[in-house]
Amino acid sequence: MNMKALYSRTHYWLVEHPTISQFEWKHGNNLGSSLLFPIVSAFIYLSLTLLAIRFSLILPTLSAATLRLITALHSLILCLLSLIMVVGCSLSVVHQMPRHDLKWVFCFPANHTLPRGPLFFWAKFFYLSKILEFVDTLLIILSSSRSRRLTFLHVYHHATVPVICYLTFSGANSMTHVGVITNASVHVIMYAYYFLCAVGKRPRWKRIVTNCQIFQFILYFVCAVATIYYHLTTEIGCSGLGALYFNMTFNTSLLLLFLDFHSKNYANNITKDREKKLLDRQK
Ligand SMILES: CC(C)(COP(=O)(O)OP(=O)(O)OC[C@H]1O[C@@H](n2cnc3c(N)ncnc32)[C@H](O)[C@@H]1OP(=O)(O)O)[C@@H](O)C(=O)NCCC(=O)NCCSC(=O)CC(=O)O
Repeated sequence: MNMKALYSRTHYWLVEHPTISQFEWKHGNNLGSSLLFPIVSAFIYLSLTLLAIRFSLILPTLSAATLRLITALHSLILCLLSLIMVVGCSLSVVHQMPRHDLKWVFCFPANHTLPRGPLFFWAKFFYLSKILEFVDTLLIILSSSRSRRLTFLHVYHHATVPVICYLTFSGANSMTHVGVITNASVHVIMYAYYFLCAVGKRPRWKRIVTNCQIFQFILYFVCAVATIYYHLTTEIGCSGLGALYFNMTFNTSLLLLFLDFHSKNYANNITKDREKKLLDRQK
């Protein structure tokens, strides 16, 4: 198959297919389309996490090999799904962007934008994939490194992201695609890292993964400034500004937690020694 045929086939399956191109975020009509869904999901997630920590002894015990296999499979699936989301959402942006209107990339016209079409299909897909990411927490709880890895950062991130996604995407926020493409790109790298760890090939580029995560928050702020600028300087303004301010606050909290993670994990020699020992053990 030549490149052109590959492109048009990919474009059909990720943009033009009727399920994708005719997608519409109807409130309360399809899975996850009401605020109750992410709120109940977060509540169930937090309750089960607390119960699993409290009663970890009665959880099924899996052999280390089985746990590694499940962890590797789960990470591989999320890595591939993230890649599909990056490609699908990027192609959708190009497809939906009005001609000669680069401003649209940062500013969907307020009151004229409905959450529908391929871009919002991928936003919805991304949002639902956050529920699948809850499995990460279960895998951490079942692992031997639970005490180190079950952190406030992890649980806070996993519990709140579906709510943030719902609030941002359902209101046709102008930064929807920026959030989906940057976060899904980072997750391709992050789940590839996790996959390699699970199959016993711990990469040496852990710090790069954290740096990419930090970079995504900074990039989001830069793009948000462009959206706010267009909102203030155009007559119609941009769609979903309320959710944008909310998201910026949430991203600030994550940025601070990740900077803290970075300083604790990479700035001292104790951690470097631990990493080296783990790498040496796998050789
Ligand atoms: C490099 C990081 C991605 C992860 O750092 P950590 O120190 O937590 O990770 P680590 O080096 O110990 O990871 C290796 C261990 O994870 C296991 N592992 C593999 N796949 C996994 C999965 N899908 N879920 C949970 N654990 C998994 C491996 O088997 C291995 O276990 P063992 O060591 O036992 O062999 C970091 O940048 C980071 O994100 N830290 C915050 C912690 C976190 O929970 N991040 C993800 C959610 S936040 C997020 O996702 C932000 C974003 O959106 O970008």
